[in-house]
Amino acid sequence: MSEKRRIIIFDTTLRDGEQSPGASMNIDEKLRVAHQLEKLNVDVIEAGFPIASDGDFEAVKKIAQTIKKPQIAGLCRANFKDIDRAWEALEHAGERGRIHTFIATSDIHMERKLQMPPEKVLETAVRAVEHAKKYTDNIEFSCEDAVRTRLPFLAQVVEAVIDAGATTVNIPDTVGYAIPHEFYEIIKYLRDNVRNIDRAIISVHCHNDLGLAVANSLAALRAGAGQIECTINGIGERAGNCSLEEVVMALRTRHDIMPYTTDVVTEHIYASSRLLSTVTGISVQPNKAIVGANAFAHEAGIHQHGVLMDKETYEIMTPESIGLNKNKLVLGKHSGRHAFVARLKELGYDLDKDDIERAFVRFKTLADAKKEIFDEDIDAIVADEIIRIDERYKLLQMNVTSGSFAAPTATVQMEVDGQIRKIAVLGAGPVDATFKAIRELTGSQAKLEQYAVGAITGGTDAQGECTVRLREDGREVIGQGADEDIIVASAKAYINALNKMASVMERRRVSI
Ligand SMILES: CC(=O)SCCNC(=O)CCNC(=O)[C@H](O)C(C)(C)COP(=O)(O)OP(=O)(O)OC[C@H]1O[C@@H](n2cnc3c(N)ncnc32)[C@H](O)[C@@H]1OP(=O)(O)O
Ligand SMILES: CC(C)C(=O)C(=O)O
Ligand SMILES: [Mg+2]
Repeated sequence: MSEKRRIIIFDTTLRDGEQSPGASMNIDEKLRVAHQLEKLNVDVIEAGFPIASDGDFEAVKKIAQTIKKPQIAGLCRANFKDIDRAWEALEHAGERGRIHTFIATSDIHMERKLQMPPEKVLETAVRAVEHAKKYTDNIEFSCEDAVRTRLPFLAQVVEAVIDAGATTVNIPDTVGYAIPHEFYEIIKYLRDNVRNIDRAIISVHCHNDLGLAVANSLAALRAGAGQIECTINGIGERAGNCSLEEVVMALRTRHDIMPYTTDVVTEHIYASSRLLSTVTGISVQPNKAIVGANAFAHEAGIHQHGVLMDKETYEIMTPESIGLNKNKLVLGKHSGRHAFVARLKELGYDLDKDDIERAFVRFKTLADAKKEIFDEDIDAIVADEIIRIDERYKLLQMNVTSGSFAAPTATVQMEVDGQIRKIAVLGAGPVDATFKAIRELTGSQAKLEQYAVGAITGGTDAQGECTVRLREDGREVIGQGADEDIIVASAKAYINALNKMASVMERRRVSI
């Protein structure tokens, strides 16, 4: 396919997107999103609806003053008051300021909502565009509810507003009612029946009530539309608008059969999605196309195997193309040996076949009980099941003094790599003194992440059970120890964890 047609990306996250319940943003938040949209390199940012509130007016004005590259649009009804207020905010963007005015053209909207006859709507539309023309040549006009508008009337309005000076005519599917082939026919009808259609860019603005906003937008391109209106994460009225990331990535990924390009820097898509979620508090569903947490994640063994052999077996675009580092092989109960071994290798373990099999059995048992298996779980499986823990460190004897008067002191004797060592250390309490003594005797640098004490049975003669979690060089191990004396149990747990850590590190050193 030779010539590609450049499609204008009109982002309305800050206007239609903001109309989603709960998505209202203050001035600073809108400005942050606008900066990100500029990085993304969209062509037009619809910054708000200036007559809506003083806050929105200020936000549009600030964005018009600050953002330097994209055009800045502001929405206004088809009346002079709205248009004047919109321009007051937009004029700061100079020639990049776009007045976007609209009125509904469908019978139901005209009769029931506006209570205006069609002739009055036509006249109002033309007068609005003529009024906007006093300020700028950059005028977009939208026929609200175009999809449910009688086509001859739609064509009449479009032709009249272009004559009045509109440079972009927008055909919204306001209620997300269209089906792709039908929407294609609507745009084609306008191309074929509006005398001056070549003097304006045809824009489309699709809502997602039937989940067809992206499909309808793509169908419209085929019929000659030159601008797509869309939002980050597809936010917007009700079920949302055409999602920017989906439509742009569809064009990029299927450039083989769609002769269109955009200037969007797709590598900023993921960051834009995250920023918007953070700012609005509206999170993205995990299975959302392109930016959902699972969009580049694989849990099923057969898929993981395929992806390990060649990513393209199950990935039609690269995570890098939207700004993600890499895909994710999630280990869970559907995973197979290929992915499990790959993760073991990533973690630095080079196990033989039998060890892998034993670890895999243990992994599946754990995966049945747990939704996701993390690296720490694998370390624990390997440390507990596979690696014979050489007892580098053994506790021989210990004595601790503490109380309300005596300074807590631990005297500990250990065997470290076959040598007998002994030390006495002061601490903040008996456990602290004991752990300090063990650290000094072993020279360990591992960080104590967690220390927990519990009783195995009830009563004052109960066995005390302690758990110690240590971290070193990104590895975590858990040690356990039990004794009637809780301080001795603590020492045993600490030494058990140190032995596991030493084994894990040794195994890692050998396999690297
Ligand atoms: C499809 C869309 O997304 S359209 C954009 C929707 N976005 C918004 O509505 C967000 C911002 N809106 C607002 O802040 C307010 O609705 C305002 C400031 C615009 C108007 O507020 P109010 O004056 O209190 O009117 P209200 O919202 O209750 O009713 C809308 C009025 O605008 C009229 N109207 C609706 N669309 C248009 C239009 N395109 N052109 C001219 N008048 C219109 C209605 O007929 C109604 O008029 P009436 O007050 O004479 O009965
Ligand atoms: C104002 C217009 C463009 C709109 O948002 C719609 O019709 O959905
Ligand atoms: Mg809309």
